[in-house]
Amino acid sequence: MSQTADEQTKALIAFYSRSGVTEALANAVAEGARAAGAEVRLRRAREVVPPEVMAKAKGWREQAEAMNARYEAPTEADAEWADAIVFGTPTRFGSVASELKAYIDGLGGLWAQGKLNGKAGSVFGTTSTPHGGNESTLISLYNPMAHLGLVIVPLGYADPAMYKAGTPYGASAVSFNEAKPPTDDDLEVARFQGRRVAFVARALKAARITETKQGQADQVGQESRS
Ligand SMILES: Cc1cc2nc3c(=O)[nH]c(=O)nc-3n(C[C@H](O)[C@H](O)[C@H](O)COP(=O)(O)O)c2cc1C
Repeated sequence: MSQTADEQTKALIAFYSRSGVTEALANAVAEGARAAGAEVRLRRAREVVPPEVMAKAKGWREQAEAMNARYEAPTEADAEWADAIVFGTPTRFGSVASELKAYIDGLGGLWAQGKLNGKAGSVFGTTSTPHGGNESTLISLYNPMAHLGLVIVPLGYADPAMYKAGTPYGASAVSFNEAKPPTDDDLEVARFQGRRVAFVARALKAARITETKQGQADQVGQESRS
């Protein structure tokens, strides 16, 4: 479907990744969103711990620097710009990584102004082990998404890819403690997530544009009658 520049769906994919597994899913979500006609901003949340803490984990600093060269940090302006906001996180003890949570917590100003109300929201994540908390991590992010006023877009079993991988709550991958990349089936689910969230965001945006135009039409009607 052709869209004017003004009407083109805009998707922000804000993720954290330390060893590249969540990054790979983020790129597949982006691919799906672009295939559905969306303009995409891929952003990596930055570290929140001091360099001496990063130095304790082998390769952390080097990998962070490499990824930071590829992706800008997500900003408040990115969230305001987007019609769809998709969060991606590796599991941290069954919940969201503090680096991504710090970005989300920084959206309080937009929340206070109601600026994120009605945008589409979705989430994907990775764990080290198959039952290490993928689903609990994804669902834990539904809480802040609800507070922000996002219209949460789950995956259900709305695509054949869902019968092979992923979760109904969002795309997932298991890295088996060695940064094993997502499987082709994991990536297919992530691409589906990108397409689906772009589709929902476009529908929500079209409804808002129609509503606004209708409001303007009503106003003009009232003015001409008065
Ligand atoms: C502090 C910390 C806590 C973690 N907690 C869990 C966990 O609860 N369950 C799990 O399966 N993996 C856990 N992991 C592993 C990562 O979530 C997993 O390796 C992830 O796939 C890495 O993604 P990335 O390559 O995008 O950084 C933890 C890792 C760290 C550093």
